[in-house]
Amino acid sequence: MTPFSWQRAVIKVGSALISPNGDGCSAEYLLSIAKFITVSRQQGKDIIVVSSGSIAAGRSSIKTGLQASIAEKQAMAAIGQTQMMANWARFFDFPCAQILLTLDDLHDRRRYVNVKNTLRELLANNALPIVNENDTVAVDEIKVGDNDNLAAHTALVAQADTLIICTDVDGLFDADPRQKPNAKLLSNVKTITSQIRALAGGAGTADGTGGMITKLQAAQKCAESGVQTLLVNGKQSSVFDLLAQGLCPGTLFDAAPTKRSARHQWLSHTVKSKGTLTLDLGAYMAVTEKGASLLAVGISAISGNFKSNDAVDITYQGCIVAKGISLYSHTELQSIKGLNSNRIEDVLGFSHGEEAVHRDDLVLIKALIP
Ligand SMILES: Nc1ncnc2c1ncn2[C@@H]1O[C@H](COP(=O)(O)OP(=O)(O)O)[C@@H](O)[C@H]1O
Ligand SMILES: N[C@@H](CCC(=O)OP(=O)(O)O)C(=O)O
Repeated sequence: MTPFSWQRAVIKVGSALISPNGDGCSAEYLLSIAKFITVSRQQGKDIIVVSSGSIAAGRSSIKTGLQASIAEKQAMAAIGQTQMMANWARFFDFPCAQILLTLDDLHDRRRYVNVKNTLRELLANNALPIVNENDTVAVDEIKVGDNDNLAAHTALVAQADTLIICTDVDGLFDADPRQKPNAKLLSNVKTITSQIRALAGGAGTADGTGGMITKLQAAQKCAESGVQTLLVNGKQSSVFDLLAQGLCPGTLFDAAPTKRSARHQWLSHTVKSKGTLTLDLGAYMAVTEKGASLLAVGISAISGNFKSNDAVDITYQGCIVAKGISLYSHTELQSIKGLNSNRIEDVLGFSHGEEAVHRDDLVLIKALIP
């Protein structure tokens, strides 16, 4: 079993767990998932649910022929969504918040920022966000299409460090275990290569969308952004006891070990800023538009009490636009702000480098928003 640690996770629960019979909502598998959610929150962790199951939950309320039309499925989703939410809510003594998204909401910058802010507010107020695709309005052009990819988008917008996908098999096998009972479980996938992708087959149940393929797509999206993905069997209650102990009994897909994403994550979410550098217009453009390092010449004001190599917020017109590691202390920067880099040694008697904040040590805050 692979150990893992996390602070903010998105947990994706597929239709097979919400509606094991393909019709109506069931509590059978949700009890242990709900217990895991409650325990994790008590440990001070943040958790967001992405729940499928609205179509299956509303199925019996809509009359159809052999094959349900799109409109009929959308009507099922409209009825089933409230049932699915109610099914979750009965496990918790804190509020559950419904968030229905389409791809459009994630592509549009203003809406994306609104989703991000709403999720942050909900978590800050101890609510449990429960996300699903807005199936009643989603047509092909604006659909994410499956909740595995929706969960990956949610993990990124919520700045989670972990995505947990709960499904009806133990993890990724070297072949579809429904077709090949001797297939072997892969407990840790370091990189999602074409060989790994070739292992994935389609959905296991009629309500499942995408099967293993969409789970690997989701894991890859997350890995590239420094988010680890766990694929586990949500039908086994022991799985959630192990997850609560920091052990992954299924498949753990590592986050990509690129320097950039690890540093990006750390700079963005972990390290605390000790001060603030205020930019002039030229520096703002250079840093945000041209991917340049921040030079002392473009710094118009400094606040805080920081040493060389401390993290600082980088602001323009009152907004934090970036975060970075300052090569100079606040007193040194006071002496060299507004000066060309070739004057640094003259003024200070030494130089830590031409840049005040090197590009490699700088993360744009707006770069998190597409
Ligand atoms: N290599 C594989 N390893 C594990 N499961 C696989 C693999 N290829 C295909 N599958 C199928 O993927 C199914 C899970 O996907 P899906 O039915 O979409 O579930 P969910 O509703 O949880 O999203 C499994 O039941 C299994 O039959
Ligand atoms: N949005 C749909 C679920 C789509 C989906 O991806 O389902 P699943 O493969 O079971 O996670 C619903 O609520 O029925």
